[in-house]
Amino acid sequence: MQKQKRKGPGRPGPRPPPKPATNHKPNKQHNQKRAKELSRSKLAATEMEIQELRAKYDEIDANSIERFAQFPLSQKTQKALAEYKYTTPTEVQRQSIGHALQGKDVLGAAITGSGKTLAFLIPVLEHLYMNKWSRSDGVGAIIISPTRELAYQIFETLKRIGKHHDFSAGLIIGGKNLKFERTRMDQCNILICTPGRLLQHMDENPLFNTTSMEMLVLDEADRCLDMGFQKTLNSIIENFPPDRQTLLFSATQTNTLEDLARLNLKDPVYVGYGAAKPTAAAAAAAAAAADTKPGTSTAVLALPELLQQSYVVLPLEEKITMLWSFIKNHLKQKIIVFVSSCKQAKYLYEIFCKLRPGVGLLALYGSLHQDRRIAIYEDFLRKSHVVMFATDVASRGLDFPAVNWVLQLDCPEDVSQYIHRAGRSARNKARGECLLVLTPSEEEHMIGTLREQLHLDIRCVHIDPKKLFSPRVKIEAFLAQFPELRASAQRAFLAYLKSVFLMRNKRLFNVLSLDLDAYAQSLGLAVTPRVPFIEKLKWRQKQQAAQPQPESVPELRAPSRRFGGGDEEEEEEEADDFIKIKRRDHDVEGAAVDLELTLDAQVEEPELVVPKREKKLVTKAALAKKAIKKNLQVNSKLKFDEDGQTLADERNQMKALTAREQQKQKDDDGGINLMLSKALLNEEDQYDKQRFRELVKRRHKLQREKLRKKAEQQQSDEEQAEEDDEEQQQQDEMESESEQSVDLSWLPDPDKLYKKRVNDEEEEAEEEEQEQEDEDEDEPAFKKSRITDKLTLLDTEAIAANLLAS
Ligand SMILES: Nc1ncnc2c1ncn2[C@@H]1O[C@H](COP(=O)(O)OP(=O)(O)OP(=O)(O)O)[C@@H](O)[C@H]1O
Repeated sequence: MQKQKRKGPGRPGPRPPPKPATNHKPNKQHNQKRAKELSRSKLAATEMEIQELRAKYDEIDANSIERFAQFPLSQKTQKALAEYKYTTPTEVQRQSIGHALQGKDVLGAAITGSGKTLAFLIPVLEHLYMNKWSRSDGVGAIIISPTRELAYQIFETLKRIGKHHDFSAGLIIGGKNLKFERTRMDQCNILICTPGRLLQHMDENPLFNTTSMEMLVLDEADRCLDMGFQKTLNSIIENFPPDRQTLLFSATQTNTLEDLARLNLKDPVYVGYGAAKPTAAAAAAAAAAADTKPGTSTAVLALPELLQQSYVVLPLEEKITMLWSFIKNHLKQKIIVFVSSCKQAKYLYEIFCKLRPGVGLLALYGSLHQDRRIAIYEDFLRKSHVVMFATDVASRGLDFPAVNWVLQLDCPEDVSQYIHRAGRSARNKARGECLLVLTPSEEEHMIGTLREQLHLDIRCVHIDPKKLFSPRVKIEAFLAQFPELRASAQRAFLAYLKSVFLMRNKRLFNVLSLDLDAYAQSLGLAVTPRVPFIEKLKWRQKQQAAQPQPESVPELRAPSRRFGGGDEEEEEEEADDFIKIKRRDHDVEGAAVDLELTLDAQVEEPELVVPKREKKLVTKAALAKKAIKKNLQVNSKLKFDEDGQTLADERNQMKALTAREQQKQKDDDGGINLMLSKALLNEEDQYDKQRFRELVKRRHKLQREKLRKKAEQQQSDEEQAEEDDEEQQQQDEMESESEQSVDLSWLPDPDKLYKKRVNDEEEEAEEEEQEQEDEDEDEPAFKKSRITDKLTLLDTEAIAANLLAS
């Protein structure tokens, strides 16, 4: 009988007897009923809460509010605020949240780092809550930000303070999966997006509609409304329902009537503007006074109190030395270095990484992949001792904690750009410092404007030359070693000049005042790259000077462009054509630029002049043609034999010959001689075939030789092996024989005996030798048997006798 296997502990035992069947139905029904009751009571509670809150809206008095709990906010929002230790509202929050809750349009302006994000996120959440918004209701609020990182930051803040609400939110920014966004967008209640991506979805996504949308927020509103995004934003706004609530926030707020009209604002509340609303006349006056954009005025032009500001004046070519020395002297600090273009940020990052300053380095700019940008943003957020080279993508809204220094290496375009860059430091009542680097030609205008508009007492810093360390020699060495770094330096050089060239404010940015050679050398470039647009500009100026001046001075359309800031701008940086500008809203036709002329001058189309070339441009193709004509051999290859003698390259000779013949023919009849070309090609073909055959033959010969040698080697190995085998066999036989036979060792050695007989003399010598050896070894009197090499009985007796005697 077979033994039954015992069941292991893990194995299931016999099934327990089935429980008597119970009727689940009453329980289920009971649960459903209970759930319904619960949800009904929940709804009733929510309804009651909403009623109570709404009743309090009219009583909100911003001046008496000291804590968030005093605002009529939902339990869910209050709970999240308390969890993240937001107990006391900042000034802008105190002043704006009440109005926003009441459903008014708000224009909020407050210094950088003063908490504007919460000032609009809280009303957004409350609005949807009060209107009992659910997932199925679609998009209720849209928040637009000019940069992707800022949109991401707002999204993260929303996730925190909206964590107890049931709304869904989506981040819609460029560089992400469009398909994924497309399928999810219609399910989102709150969308946080950049203008370009939002418009793309509006145009391409049939599932996306904004008819239900009730709230629009523009963060960094002045940037969203400025020329860079003008057309995109106009198209977006067209798709929104007109009866929505709109909130605009920025540290440098717009209040031009034109912008307000575009947004269809209804009697907006101004927060952070003082008591008086700007009238049309005031707005016009402010616009006239504005330095950069006619028709714009900024409401708040202030910087945090704890921000220390200073500036330094340096020639352009000294900037890298100054930056290197600055970083070396501030290794234990968190620093942002602002430059004008992506290519500069990239090059500075690359070369400083090679130079190894002894502190972590990062670079954030628009042409990086989106995931990389977010990773760098988060890296900078986390680290406490780090230097980040950035373009203006990082200048607005980003809330990096504890930034010690903001270094504006390239002059900002205007006062608002200065404010936003500087505002990355000294946030939320923390301390910070800002250093502005100016070239001598920028100093007067920029400092004058800052003093005038910001009433700023900015101090000038003089750098001790002893504290400057120039990394130029090292940079030059790296550039010589790494061609890709050299190319990057060239791109940075051109990108900076392009940025200066395209700036609107020609009084501040004068590309002709720059010493290009010195600047190129400071970047480590041995040869100054050609700058076609500056050459063209100079040529045009020359042309203008030669032409007789018309009576009325035409306004010369200066190439103008805002730099930095939005992603859309940054992505354009990739264009290699330095004259061609994709953006249609910018006038960069490039008419002659007279730096003395003001923009207020009368507008008149300049006469179209067809430029006559003074000198024919020398192209690479032309140079190549010249070389062919002269019969120069470009890139000829020299081969050397083992003795160091040059080998004639038959192919090159052949080419030269055919080229010469072709040339001869060309000289004869001009144009292309098809017959001759065909014949030459055939000839070349024959030559190639011949060469190929030879090569194949040579290879076969070599192979044969190799095989022969291998076979010989194999044969000799086999012979050797055979011999070895024979020897081994013989030895084995001998051994086996000796093992099987009787011990005959006592017999005299026949060889020796035979030898003795054959050669007595030899034996004598051997004996002598043996005697000698014996003497040397100092052997005792007894000796081993010569025949058997063993001690005989006699010998043993002799030993014993010797021992006894001694
Ligand atoms: N009521 C508050 N209490 C404490 N901290 C706050 C409060 N409100 C905001 N903050 C913090 O202040 C910091 C700056 O906030 P935020 O980024 O919203 O400033 P901002 O005004 O939008 O700045 P910017 O003008 O640069 O965009 C953030 O770290 C935020 O968490």
